[in-house]
Amino acid sequence: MEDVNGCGGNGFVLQETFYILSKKNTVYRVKLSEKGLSLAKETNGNTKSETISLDDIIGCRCMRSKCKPGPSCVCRPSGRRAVEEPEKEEKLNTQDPKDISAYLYIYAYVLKKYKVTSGVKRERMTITLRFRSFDKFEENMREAQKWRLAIKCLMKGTPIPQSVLNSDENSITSSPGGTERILDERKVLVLLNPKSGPGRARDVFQQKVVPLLLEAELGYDLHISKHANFAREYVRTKDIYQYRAIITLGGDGIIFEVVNGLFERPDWMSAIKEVPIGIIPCGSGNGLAKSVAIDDSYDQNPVLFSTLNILKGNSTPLDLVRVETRSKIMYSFLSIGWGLLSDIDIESEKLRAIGGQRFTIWSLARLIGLRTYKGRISYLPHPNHKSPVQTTVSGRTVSLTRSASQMVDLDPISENGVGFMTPMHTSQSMFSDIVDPDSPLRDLSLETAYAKIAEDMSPVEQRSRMDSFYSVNSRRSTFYSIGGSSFQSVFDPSCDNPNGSVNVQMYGPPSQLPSLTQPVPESWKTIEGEFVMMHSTNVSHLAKDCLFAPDAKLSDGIIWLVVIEAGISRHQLLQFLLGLSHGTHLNCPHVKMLPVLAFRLEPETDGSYITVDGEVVEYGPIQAEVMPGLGRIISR
Ligand SMILES: Nc1ncnc2c1ncn2[C@@H]1O[C@H](COP(=O)(O)OP(=O)(O)OP(=O)(O)O)[C@@H](O)[C@H]1O
Repeated sequence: MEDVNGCGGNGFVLQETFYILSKKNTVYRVKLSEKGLSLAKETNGNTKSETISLDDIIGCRCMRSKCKPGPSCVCRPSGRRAVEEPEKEEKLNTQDPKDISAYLYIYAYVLKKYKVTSGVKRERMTITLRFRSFDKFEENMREAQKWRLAIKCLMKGTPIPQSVLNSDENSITSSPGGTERILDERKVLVLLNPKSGPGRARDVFQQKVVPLLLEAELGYDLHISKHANFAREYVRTKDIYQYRAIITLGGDGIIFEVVNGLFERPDWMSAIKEVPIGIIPCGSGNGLAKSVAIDDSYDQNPVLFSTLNILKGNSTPLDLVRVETRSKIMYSFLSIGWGLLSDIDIESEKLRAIGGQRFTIWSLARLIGLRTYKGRISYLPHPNHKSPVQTTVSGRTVSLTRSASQMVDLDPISENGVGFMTPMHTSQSMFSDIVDPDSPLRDLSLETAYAKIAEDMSPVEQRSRMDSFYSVNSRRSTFYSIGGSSFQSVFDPSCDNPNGSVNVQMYGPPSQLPSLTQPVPESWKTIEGEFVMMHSTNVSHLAKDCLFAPDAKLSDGIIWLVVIEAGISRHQLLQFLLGLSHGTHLNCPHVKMLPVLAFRLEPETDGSYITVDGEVVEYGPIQAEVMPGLGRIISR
């Protein structure tokens, strides 16, 4: 097998011996391999080993010690002060000339199991390696940089250049910006809605997200949304290719803006393919964020969970739904609704001040004053899926004109290779705690011994070789800025269109359906009559506590359409509403779940709302068709 990562025959890339000054009889043999960082602790002939998985490591940084009053800081075993300020020292240009050590900080978020609760959570861990084997700072720094770059290459799965592993003076670790040339150092674009949810997105970003971005050395440009459609305009008009991803901090509304802004670009196809969307949930619903991370651990700490996903940077295809109304085309990632649920969502807006309880109160109000609406719902069933609950539809069925599978084959996006690029990743990890100032950190600090020239050392190793050390890290170091990051909340005239993209052209793949003015194909099924509601989704969760389509996957090519016709009792409807949080609503009588490829709604009576991803759209006929795997979303 080809040795792509420079592991050689012995299975590891780098190895070094480290010491803890306070424990004279303890030696650490540290090895870096494709699996991670292995630490073998040898004390009085006993060896204990542990490995920190590469999957758990989010980044590493090199720093130099700061000048301090009093005696030299070289022998500071706890290392807390010695390591918490080195970068600050670099900035102030007050490096300690007596300390020629280079420090490498490795940041990991490791899964911990708890016996009592039998739960698991992520704990932050910092390993500090102090390199002081050489008698010049530059040489020690080159050694630290070699480890840093090797770790980063392994994390990204890219080959480690041989020049990195050769610790000679001309190696890439010695040249300014050399390491950055190897790694993809593109920043992320952060679009933050300060008005989403309880209005804490700014604090969440500064306090919970920025520290992790710094640890991972992931630069960012932050833009704070000034008004509705700011993010949409920004994405439509700016150079987004300089970013590795667009990160939204807000709810589903700002994601809707970003998705539709991308489709307003003439180069929409490459924009969508090359710049995935990442979500850090700060809204009130956060349906897509929950759907991306469907495991219980997400609920313990959604921001940490989502941020770690973004740092890993894996993206996966996401189904989008092309929606057509009489006057507009838009792309939906979440839901299309009419009747009860849309009415509750929109009408309860006036109670927003009371928080999430507005839904409960308005649901009760709507149960008492139950309304039904006349209309027609036509749909093209998915060829490979039957309704998980009740599929009997009291509509007319006529002969096929084009099969569902033909429709998928004809999808121009699939032909162009935009969709289905990677398998879906789902996280099995459990997280619980973010960088909490009061939480105990399980850190490890080691350092090398003084010069000790062994006979069997190579000429390079024999150069004034001392050893290196691990030391405790301080959280404070994570709050220093990354070079190149910028924060922009200033007024941007090019994004000053509060009305959004009123006259902007919408691009995107052509529809495979007849236009709204033409009849639906005869292959479709139709239900006609009085309805309590119709609501569709293409992901599992409409909101963090609403498991609407339990079987939905991010790119299953299915629109999950739920229809409730008139005739359902108030008691059954109450069961339906109560069951939404756990997905048991589908067991209620009169509730039909239809897996479809496309549908059309033609309302005949007024009084309700039609919503797309929670936003009200014009009332009237609307049709939707799934675009399998058209979007890309960051997931684990
Ligand atoms: N500066 C702003 N002032 C007011 N509204 C804004 C601003 N920036 C964006 N918006 C609008 O706020 C709306 C709601 O935002 P968002 O979805 O992020 O939060 P939310 O409604 O609380 O969350 P969710 O959609 O998950 O329920 C969006 O439609 C967006 O267009």
